[in-house]
Amino acid sequence: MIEFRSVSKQFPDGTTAVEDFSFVLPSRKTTVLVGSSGCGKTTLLRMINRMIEPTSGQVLIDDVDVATQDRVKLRRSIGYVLQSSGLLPHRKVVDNVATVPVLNGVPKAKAREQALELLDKVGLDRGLANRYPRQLSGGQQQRVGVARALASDPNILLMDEPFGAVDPIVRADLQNELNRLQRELGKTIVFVTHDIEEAFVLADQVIIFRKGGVIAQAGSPAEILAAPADDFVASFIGADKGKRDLFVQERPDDGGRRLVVDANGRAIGVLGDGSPAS
Ligand SMILES: Nc1ncnc2c1ncn2[C@@H]1O[C@H](COP(=O)(O)OP(=O)(O)OP(=O)(O)O)[C@@H](O)[C@H]1O
Repeated sequence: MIEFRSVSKQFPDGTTAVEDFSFVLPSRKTTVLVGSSGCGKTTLLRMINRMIEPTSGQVLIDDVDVATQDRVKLRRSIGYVLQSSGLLPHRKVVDNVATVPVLNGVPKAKAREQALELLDKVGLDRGLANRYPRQLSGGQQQRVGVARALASDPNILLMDEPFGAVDPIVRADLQNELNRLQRELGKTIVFVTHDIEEAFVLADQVIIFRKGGVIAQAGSPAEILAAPADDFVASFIGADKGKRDLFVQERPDDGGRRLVVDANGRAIGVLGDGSPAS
């Protein structure tokens, strides 16, 4: 569980990015922070692994204030995936994935073997292991970024617009893959995006922000779709423009699968993982 307690952040130039933000993000669930540019999403995300320190308030992981943790250890114990994959250009894919385990003292040969298993896990051919990042497509690089973030088997995965720079088809693939991985691994994922469609596909819980880290609405995709809190949220999710005629409903009884229904409440399918229906 990650808890923000009255967290504020003011940068030295006077910009207030977040003001008095309090919220609990449940363990083993995917929480998606969504909102337009500059509303403070990245600032909140980076306060979890202490890349940014709050001006006031606390961030707690399982009731322990991160400010009391060793910064380097904390950072290595939390997976982090960025929009630009952040891979080291002069290291092969396999060594990029093995970086953190090696820093943590895992023998190189063992770390490389684990790295190959992680490539399998994120759907990458092991044949790519000896390539350099520039020899991969954008989507492949993001998969390597996810493998690298998982390499130290973190409980928490922070993802900052990780699929923002790839084309829509690859992006949908990556989203399905992340949902599949999450069903398998059950990490506590905090995912930042400005794309509400992406938020609804990935999230157990969505937090929609106004500027200054102020929550406009928080809830499951089904709750938000069924009852937007106000005009801002309705407009943000497109409900006011008649753009959306499909809705997602949680199904409590079947392991968290999500049902897609039309505007009349008729079920038209289940959100899948991208594999063909049998
Ligand atoms: N180092 C900094 N110094 C000054 N202001 C900053 C700094 N970092 C971020 N900000 C400001 O804080 C506010 C929140 O920024 P943040 O990056 O958290 O927003 P965001 O919601 O993640 O936006 P985006 O979707 O564009 O990444 C913005 O007004 C931004 O300009």
